[in-house]
Amino acid sequence: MLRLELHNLSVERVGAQGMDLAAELAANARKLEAARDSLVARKSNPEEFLGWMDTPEDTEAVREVLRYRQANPWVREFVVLGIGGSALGTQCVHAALGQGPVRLHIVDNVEPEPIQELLRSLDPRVSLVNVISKSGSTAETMAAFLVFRKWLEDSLGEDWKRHVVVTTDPARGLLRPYAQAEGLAAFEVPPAVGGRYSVTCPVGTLPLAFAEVDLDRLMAGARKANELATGPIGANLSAQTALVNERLAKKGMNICVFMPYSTRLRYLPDWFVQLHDESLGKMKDKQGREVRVGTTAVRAVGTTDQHAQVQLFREGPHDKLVTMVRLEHPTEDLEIPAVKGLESLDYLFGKSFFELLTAEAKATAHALAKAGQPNYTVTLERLDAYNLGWLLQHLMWQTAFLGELWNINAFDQPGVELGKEYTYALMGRKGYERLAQELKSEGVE
Ligand SMILES: O=P(O)(O)OC[C@H]1O[C@H](O)[C@H](O)[C@@H](O)[C@@H]1O
Repeated sequence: MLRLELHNLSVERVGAQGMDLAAELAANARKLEAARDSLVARKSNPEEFLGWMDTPEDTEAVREVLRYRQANPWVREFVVLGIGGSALGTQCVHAALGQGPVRLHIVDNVEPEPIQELLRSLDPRVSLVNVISKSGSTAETMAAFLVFRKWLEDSLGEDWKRHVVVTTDPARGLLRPYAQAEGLAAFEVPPAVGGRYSVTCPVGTLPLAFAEVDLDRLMAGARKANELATGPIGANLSAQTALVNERLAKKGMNICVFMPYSTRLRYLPDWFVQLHDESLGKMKDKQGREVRVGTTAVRAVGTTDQHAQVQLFREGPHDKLVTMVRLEHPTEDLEIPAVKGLESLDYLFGKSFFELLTAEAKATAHALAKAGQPNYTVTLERLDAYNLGWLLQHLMWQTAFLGELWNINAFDQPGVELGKEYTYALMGRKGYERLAQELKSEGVE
């Protein structure tokens, strides 16, 4: 058992059959320091895709986003066209902290019915469409853009241009030159920032500015994570949780359950799944040798999934590490009233929902530990922009540390490319004729 308090973001308890973190930390301190120093040293090389360490420091980029938000008070409907890293961070923070009159819509699939339904529900005169693509070429996002652009032009004429804002790489892809040619407002995804690490650049900050999220606090929290992750290992939460994940993967815990005890954080696991799985599921190490590493992140939300997945987590195979996220204080609480005639529920009378939520999280963590199922809890003082910014950036660091420990590149995704190329071939894209033939000969058309 261990309990490790680190100000308001802490790791608690790695359960029964887990590990002795203090001993492992002592034994692995040099390795973790080397990983940290290597990451920091490589930061200035854009080829390394470590620009996400710097985005929380870029206060001018935040000011630019806020100026744009202020200059467009007419917006009532904000539509994000983006997928993967271009949508999940926004979705997560928006669900946790979004407020105000502007409604946010995210189009991250190409299923026609929901898109038709959204288009029918929107008034183009008060809609702003933010097409977000780092590469500037993702088929799903581009298809949605073609539809929304026409929808805007059909009802607004030349004024459609005022209703589109582009977020893309400063040089790559077709969106940047298109935005320039049409005179569209455009924001930059810094070249050294990959999609799943982009929530603190305009990919996330622009939509979140319209959702009235406190960007300055979000960035301050992310900077706090930077400070800890670049500091001594004894207070380096990200290095420590990475080590827990690495050690337990070695013991066969190949599934990494990510379980916040919060409905407001319900999309955090979705964001984490992409970050973790795309970064760390790799066939080759940095030297090009076949390794096949990675653990599979699984989404869960407490308490809801106590009644769906915890049975398996406790009694199924011991192939999991469960990470819980818990809040120390509610933003607003709700008292449970006493009701005459229901005295058998008196253990609830006068208690609060937050007390019950906390008790359930602690009870589940302990029940898992008792069954030999390793788990640890990251606690946040409360759910606000500062702590969420801190948590997101911490998880990016954790991923980067794990990449170092596994000696793999945590910033590319070569395994996703082939599926994209097959799609191009099946859709008849120019230049993909031979691939289409090959697919046909393999029975795919
Ligand atoms: O932002 P984009 O370039 O459109 O990319 C959107 C997403 O699609 C790709 O397939 C990658 O696997 C993801 O890492 C990326 O976040």
